Amino acid sequence: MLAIEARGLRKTYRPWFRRGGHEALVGLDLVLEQGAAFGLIGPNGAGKTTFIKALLGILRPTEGLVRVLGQSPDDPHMRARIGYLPERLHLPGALTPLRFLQGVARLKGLSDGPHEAREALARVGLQPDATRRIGGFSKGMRQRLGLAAALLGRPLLLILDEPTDGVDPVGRVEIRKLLAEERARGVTLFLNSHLLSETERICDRIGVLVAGRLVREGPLDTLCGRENRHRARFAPGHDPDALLAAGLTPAKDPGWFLVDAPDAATLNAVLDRARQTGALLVELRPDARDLEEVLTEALSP
Ligand SMILES: Nc1ncnc2c1ncn2[C@@H]1O[C@H](COP(=O)(O)OP(=O)(O)OP(=O)(O)O)[C@@H](O)[C@H]1O
Repeated sequence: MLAIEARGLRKTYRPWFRRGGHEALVGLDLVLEQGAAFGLIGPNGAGKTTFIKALLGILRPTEGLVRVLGQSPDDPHMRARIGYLPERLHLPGALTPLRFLQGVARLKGLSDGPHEAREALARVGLQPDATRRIGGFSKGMRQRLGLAAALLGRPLLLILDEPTDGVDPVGRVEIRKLLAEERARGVTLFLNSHLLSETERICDRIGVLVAGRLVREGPLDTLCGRENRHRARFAPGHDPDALLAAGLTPAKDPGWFLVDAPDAATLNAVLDRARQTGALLVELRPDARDLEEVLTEALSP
Protein backbone atom coordinates (compact mmCIF):
# COMPACT_ATOMS: atom_id res chain seq x y z
CA MET A 1 0.00 0.00 0.00
CA LEU A 2 1.25 3.47 -0.85
CA ALA A 3 1.34 5.96 2.04
CA ILE A 4 0.76 8.95 -0.23
CA GLU A 5 -0.20 9.18 -3.87
CA ALA A 6 -0.76 12.54 -5.55
CA ARG A 7 -1.16 12.79 -9.30
CA GLY A 8 -1.62 15.95 -11.31
CA LEU A 9 -2.70 17.82 -8.18
CA ARG A 10 -3.79 21.41 -8.78
CA LYS A 11 -5.24 23.93 -6.38
CA THR A 12 -6.39 27.34 -7.44
CA TYR A 13 -7.61 29.68 -4.72
CA ARG A 14 -10.40 31.61 -6.41
CA PRO A 15 -11.71 34.91 -5.09
CA TRP A 16 -15.49 34.94 -4.60
CA PHE A 17 -17.54 35.89 -7.69
CA ARG A 18 -14.45 36.55 -9.78
CA ARG A 19 -12.54 34.72 -12.46
CA GLY A 20 -8.85 33.79 -12.24
CA GLY A 21 -7.29 33.24 -8.86
CA HIS A 22 -4.01 32.12 -7.40
CA GLU A 23 -2.54 28.78 -8.43
CA ALA A 24 -1.00 27.33 -5.26
CA LEU A 25 -0.39 23.82 -6.67
CA VAL A 26 0.37 23.31 -10.34
CA GLY A 27 0.15 19.64 -11.30
CA LEU A 28 1.97 18.11 -8.33
CA ASP A 29 2.96 14.42 -8.54
CA LEU A 30 4.28 12.48 -5.55
CA VAL A 31 4.28 8.78 -4.71
CA LEU A 32 5.51 7.73 -1.26
CA GLU A 33 5.93 4.14 -0.13
CA GLN A 34 4.81 3.12 3.35
CA GLY A 35 7.67 3.55 5.86
CA ALA A 36 9.38 6.46 4.05
CA ALA A 37 10.63 9.54 5.90
CA PHE A 38 9.87 12.37 3.50
CA GLY A 39 10.83 16.00 3.99
CA LEU A 40 9.05 18.72 2.03
CA ILE A 41 11.09 21.89 1.68
CA GLY A 42 10.58 25.11 -0.23
CA PRO A 43 10.34 28.88 0.14
CA ASN A 44 7.46 30.77 1.76
CA GLY A 45 4.30 30.55 -0.30
CA ALA A 46 5.48 27.53 -2.32
CA GLY A 47 2.29 25.59 -1.53
CA LYS A 48 3.51 23.26 1.25
CA THR A 49 0.61 23.93 3.63
CA THR A 50 -1.85 23.73 0.74
CA PHE A 51 -0.50 20.28 -0.13
CA ILE A 52 -0.76 19.13 3.51
CA LYS A 53 -4.36 20.40 3.66
CA ALA A 54 -5.15 18.41 0.51
CA LEU A 55 -3.63 15.28 2.11
CA LEU A 56 -5.75 15.77 5.20
CA GLY A 57 -8.94 16.40 3.25
CA ILE A 58 -9.17 19.92 4.71
CA LEU A 59 -9.33 21.40 1.22
CA ARG A 60 -10.55 19.98 -2.04
CA PRO A 61 -8.08 20.07 -4.95
CA THR A 62 -9.22 21.89 -8.06
CA GLU A 63 -7.95 18.98 -10.15
CA GLY A 64 -6.04 15.72 -9.77
CA LEU A 65 -5.98 12.67 -7.53
CA VAL A 66 -4.98 12.33 -3.86
CA ARG A 67 -4.86 9.03 -1.99
CA VAL A 68 -3.59 8.66 1.55
CA LEU A 69 -2.94 5.13 2.86
CA GLY A 70 -4.75 3.93 -0.22
CA GLN A 71 -7.95 5.85 0.53
CA SER A 72 -9.53 9.17 -0.27
CA PRO A 73 -8.66 11.83 2.37
CA ASP A 74 -12.43 12.37 2.80
CA ASP A 75 -12.84 8.90 4.31
CA PRO A 76 -13.42 9.45 8.08
CA HIS A 77 -11.95 6.01 9.02
CA MET A 78 -8.75 6.93 7.29
CA ARG A 79 -8.33 10.13 9.31
CA ALA A 80 -7.97 8.11 12.53
CA ARG A 81 -4.87 6.50 11.02
CA ILE A 82 -3.10 9.84 10.47
CA GLY A 83 -1.32 11.78 13.20
CA TYR A 84 -1.13 15.49 12.39
CA LEU A 85 0.87 18.22 14.06
CA PRO A 86 -0.23 21.59 12.63
CA GLU A 87 2.11 24.53 12.32
CA ARG A 88 -0.15 26.78 14.37
CA LEU A 89 -1.33 24.87 17.39
CA HIS A 90 -4.47 25.94 19.22
CA LEU A 91 -4.36 24.43 22.68
CA PRO A 92 -6.88 24.98 25.49
CA GLY A 93 -4.93 26.98 28.10
CA ALA A 94 -7.23 26.10 31.00
CA LEU A 95 -6.77 22.33 30.68
CA THR A 96 -3.94 20.14 31.95
CA PRO A 97 -2.06 18.24 29.21
CA LEU A 98 -3.47 14.98 30.52
CA ARG A 99 -7.07 16.19 30.28
CA PHE A 100 -6.39 17.59 26.80
CA LEU A 101 -4.88 14.33 25.55
CA GLN A 102 -7.71 12.32 27.06
CA GLY A 103 -10.13 14.51 25.08
CA VAL A 104 -8.15 13.93 21.87
CA ALA A 105 -8.10 10.17 22.60
CA ARG A 106 -11.90 10.24 22.98
CA LEU A 107 -12.26 12.08 19.64
CA LYS A 108 -10.02 9.50 18.01
CA GLY A 109 -12.24 6.76 19.46
CA LEU A 110 -9.47 5.11 21.47
CA SER A 111 -10.67 2.49 23.93
CA ASP A 112 -8.10 3.14 26.69
CA GLY A 113 -7.77 6.94 26.50
CA PRO A 114 -6.32 7.64 29.96
CA HIS A 115 -3.58 5.03 29.53
CA GLU A 116 -2.73 6.16 25.97
CA ALA A 117 -2.67 9.82 27.08
CA ARG A 118 -0.23 9.06 29.92
CA GLU A 119 1.98 7.02 27.59
CA ALA A 120 2.08 9.74 24.89
CA LEU A 121 2.88 12.39 27.53
CA ALA A 122 5.79 10.30 28.81
CA ARG A 123 7.11 9.76 25.28
CA VAL A 124 7.44 13.50 24.66
CA GLY A 125 9.00 14.10 28.09
CA LEU A 126 6.07 16.03 29.59
CA GLN A 127 5.15 13.63 32.39
CA PRO A 128 6.49 15.94 35.13
CA ASP A 129 4.10 18.64 33.84
CA ALA A 130 1.05 16.38 33.58
CA THR A 131 -1.00 18.35 36.14
CA ARG A 132 0.04 21.91 35.16
CA ARG A 133 -2.21 24.10 33.03
CA ILE A 134 -1.31 24.29 29.33
CA GLY A 135 -1.71 28.10 29.50
CA GLY A 136 1.62 28.32 31.35
CA PHE A 137 3.52 26.15 28.90
CA SER A 138 6.51 27.42 26.91
CA LYS A 139 6.52 27.22 23.09
CA GLY A 140 8.65 24.07 23.09
CA MET A 141 6.37 22.41 25.69
CA ARG A 142 3.32 23.23 23.57
CA GLN A 143 5.06 21.74 20.57
CA ARG A 144 5.81 18.52 22.49
CA LEU A 145 2.18 18.33 23.58
CA GLY A 146 1.02 18.72 19.97
CA LEU A 147 3.31 15.88 19.02
CA ALA A 148 1.90 13.72 21.84
CA ALA A 149 -1.61 14.37 20.45
CA ALA A 150 -0.43 13.35 16.96
CA LEU A 151 1.04 10.11 18.33
CA LEU A 152 -2.17 9.02 20.06
CA GLY A 153 -3.72 5.90 18.57
CA ARG A 154 -0.50 4.71 16.90
CA PRO A 155 -1.14 6.28 13.47
CA LEU A 156 0.32 4.81 10.28
CA LEU A 157 1.21 8.19 8.86
CA LEU A 158 2.58 11.19 10.75
CA ILE A 159 2.26 14.58 9.06
CA LEU A 160 4.33 17.05 11.00
CA ASP A 161 4.45 20.77 10.27
CA GLU A 162 7.56 22.29 11.88
CA PRO A 163 7.71 19.68 14.69
CA THR A 164 10.88 20.98 16.34
CA ASP A 165 10.05 24.69 16.12
CA GLY A 166 10.78 26.26 19.51
CA VAL A 167 12.11 23.02 20.97
CA ASP A 168 15.51 23.22 22.74
CA PRO A 169 18.51 21.26 21.33
CA VAL A 170 18.18 18.38 23.81
CA GLY A 171 14.44 18.22 23.08
CA ARG A 172 15.19 18.04 19.36
CA VAL A 173 17.43 15.04 19.91
CA GLU A 174 14.60 13.39 21.93
CA ILE A 175 12.06 14.14 19.18
CA ARG A 176 14.36 12.71 16.53
CA LYS A 177 14.73 9.56 18.63
CA LEU A 178 10.99 9.31 19.02
CA LEU A 179 10.43 9.72 15.28
CA ALA A 180 13.06 7.06 14.61
CA GLU A 181 11.11 4.71 16.95
CA GLU A 182 7.91 5.44 15.03
CA ARG A 183 9.67 4.72 11.78
CA ALA A 184 11.01 1.43 13.10
CA ARG A 185 7.36 0.56 13.74
CA GLY A 186 6.71 1.06 10.01
CA VAL A 187 5.17 4.54 10.28
CA THR A 188 5.53 6.92 7.32
CA LEU A 189 6.83 10.39 8.20
CA PHE A 190 5.89 13.47 6.21
CA LEU A 191 7.78 16.46 7.51
CA ASN A 192 7.39 20.08 6.50
CA SER A 193 10.10 22.27 7.94
CA HIS A 194 12.17 25.34 7.23
CA LEU A 195 14.83 23.88 9.57
CA LEU A 196 16.79 22.18 6.82
CA SER A 197 19.39 20.65 9.14
CA GLU A 198 16.56 18.90 11.05
CA THR A 199 14.98 17.69 7.80
CA GLU A 200 18.35 16.32 6.74
CA ARG A 201 18.72 14.42 10.01
CA ILE A 202 15.20 12.96 10.06
CA CYS A 203 14.34 12.32 6.40
CA ASP A 204 15.86 10.11 3.73
CA ARG A 205 13.67 11.35 0.90
CA ILE A 206 13.25 15.00 -0.04
CA GLY A 207 10.89 17.02 -2.21
CA VAL A 208 11.62 20.63 -3.15
CA LEU A 209 8.40 22.54 -3.81
CA VAL A 210 8.70 25.80 -5.73
CA ALA A 211 5.67 27.77 -6.95
CA GLY A 212 3.34 24.80 -6.55
CA ARG A 213 5.55 22.33 -8.39
CA LEU A 214 7.93 19.63 -7.11
CA VAL A 215 11.10 20.70 -8.89
CA ARG A 216 13.34 18.13 -7.17
CA GLU A 217 12.32 14.84 -5.58
CA GLY A 218 14.31 11.79 -4.57
CA PRO A 219 16.59 10.17 -2.00
CA LEU A 220 18.49 12.67 0.18
CA ASP A 221 21.84 11.12 -0.75
CA THR A 222 21.13 11.46 -4.47
CA LEU A 223 19.95 15.08 -4.20
CA CYS A 224 22.97 16.00 -2.10
CA GLY A 225 25.33 14.10 -4.40
CA ARG A 226 26.59 11.86 -1.60
CA GLU A 227 26.61 8.69 -3.57
CA ASN A 228 29.38 8.82 -6.10
CA ARG A 229 32.01 11.34 -5.00
CA HIS A 230 34.25 11.39 -1.93
CA ARG A 231 36.90 13.82 -0.68
CA ALA A 232 40.15 12.34 0.58
CA ARG A 233 42.91 14.14 2.50
CA PHE A 234 46.43 12.80 2.65
CA ALA A 235 49.29 13.44 5.10
CA PRO A 236 51.91 16.00 3.94
CA GLY A 237 54.64 14.50 1.80
CA HIS A 238 52.44 12.67 -0.71
CA ASP A 239 53.23 12.83 -4.42
CA PRO A 240 50.33 14.68 -6.18
CA ASP A 241 51.32 13.36 -9.63
CA ALA A 242 51.30 9.76 -8.35
CA LEU A 243 47.86 10.31 -6.82
CA LEU A 244 46.64 11.75 -10.10
CA ALA A 245 47.93 8.63 -11.88
CA ALA A 246 46.12 6.50 -9.27
CA GLY A 247 42.80 8.02 -10.38
CA LEU A 248 42.32 10.90 -7.91
CA THR A 249 41.64 14.51 -8.91
CA PRO A 250 43.13 17.41 -6.92
CA ALA A 251 40.43 19.47 -5.15
CA LYS A 252 40.62 23.24 -4.67
CA ASP A 253 41.70 22.93 -1.01
CA PRO A 254 45.38 21.99 -0.56
CA GLY A 255 45.95 18.35 0.43
CA TRP A 256 42.47 17.26 -0.67
CA PHE A 257 41.62 15.03 -3.60
CA LEU A 258 38.34 13.94 -5.17
CA VAL A 259 37.53 10.29 -5.78
CA ASP A 260 34.70 9.43 -8.16
CA ALA A 261 33.47 5.90 -7.48
CA PRO A 262 30.02 4.41 -8.03
CA ASP A 263 30.38 1.82 -5.23
CA ALA A 264 32.43 0.90 -2.16
CA ALA A 265 34.58 -1.65 -4.03
CA THR A 266 35.72 0.92 -6.63
CA LEU A 267 36.32 3.54 -3.91
CA ASN A 268 38.55 1.12 -1.99
CA ALA A 269 40.41 0.08 -5.13
CA VAL A 270 41.28 3.73 -5.90
CA LEU A 271 42.35 4.34 -2.29
CA ASP A 272 44.49 1.18 -2.32
CA ARG A 273 46.25 2.43 -5.46
CA ALA A 274 46.77 5.81 -3.76
CA ARG A 275 48.29 4.15 -0.68
CA GLN A 276 50.60 2.08 -2.85
CA THR A 277 52.21 5.36 -3.94
CA GLY A 278 53.22 5.87 -0.30
CA ALA A 279 50.47 8.42 0.44
CA LEU A 280 48.88 8.20 3.91
CA LEU A 281 45.10 8.74 4.05
CA VAL A 282 44.09 10.86 7.05
CA GLU A 283 40.48 11.81 6.23
CA LEU A 284 37.71 10.58 3.93
CA ARG A 285 34.18 11.95 3.60
CA PRO A 286 31.37 12.17 1.04
CA ASP A 287 31.67 15.25 -1.16
CA ALA A 288 28.17 16.42 -0.44
CA ARG A 289 26.03 19.51 -0.66
CA ASP A 290 23.67 20.25 2.19
CA LEU A 291 19.94 20.86 1.73
CA GLU A 292 20.44 24.62 1.84
CA GLU A 293 22.60 24.35 -1.29
CA VAL A 294 20.09 21.99 -2.93
CA LEU A 295 17.28 24.47 -2.24
CA THR A 296 19.33 27.49 -3.37
CA GLU A 297 20.21 25.72 -6.61
CA ALA A 298 16.56 24.74 -7.18
CA LEU A 299 15.53 28.38 -6.75
CA SER A 300 18.18 29.85 -9.06
CA PRO A 301 16.90 30.57 -12.57
N1 LIG B 1 -7.08 30.55 1.61
C1 LIG B 1 -6.32 31.10 0.68
N2 LIG B 1 -6.80 31.99 -0.20
C2 LIG B 1 -6.03 32.52 -1.17
N3 LIG B 1 -4.73 32.25 -1.33
C3 LIG B 1 -4.17 31.37 -0.48
C4 LIG B 1 -4.93 30.76 0.58
N4 LIG B 1 -4.09 29.92 1.26
C5 LIG B 1 -2.87 30.03 0.68
N5 LIG B 1 -2.92 30.89 -0.36
C6 LIG B 1 -1.81 31.25 -1.26
O1 LIG B 1 -1.31 30.06 -1.84
C7 LIG B 1 0.11 30.11 -1.92
C8 LIG B 1 0.68 28.90 -1.18
O2 LIG B 1 0.43 29.07 0.22
P1 LIG B 1 0.87 27.98 1.30
O3 LIG B 1 0.39 28.46 2.63
O4 LIG B 1 0.42 26.66 0.84
O5 LIG B 1 2.47 28.09 1.19
P2 LIG B 1 3.61 27.49 2.13
O6 LIG B 1 4.60 26.86 1.22
O7 LIG B 1 3.01 26.63 3.19
O8 LIG B 1 4.23 28.80 2.77
P3 LIG B 1 4.98 29.03 4.18
O9 LIG B 1 6.32 28.34 4.06
O10 LIG B 1 5.14 30.51 4.21
O11 LIG B 1 4.13 28.49 5.28
C9 LIG B 1 0.54 31.45 -1.33
O12 LIG B 1 0.73 32.35 -2.39
C10 LIG B 1 -0.65 31.87 -0.50
O13 LIG B 1 -0.77 33.27 -0.44
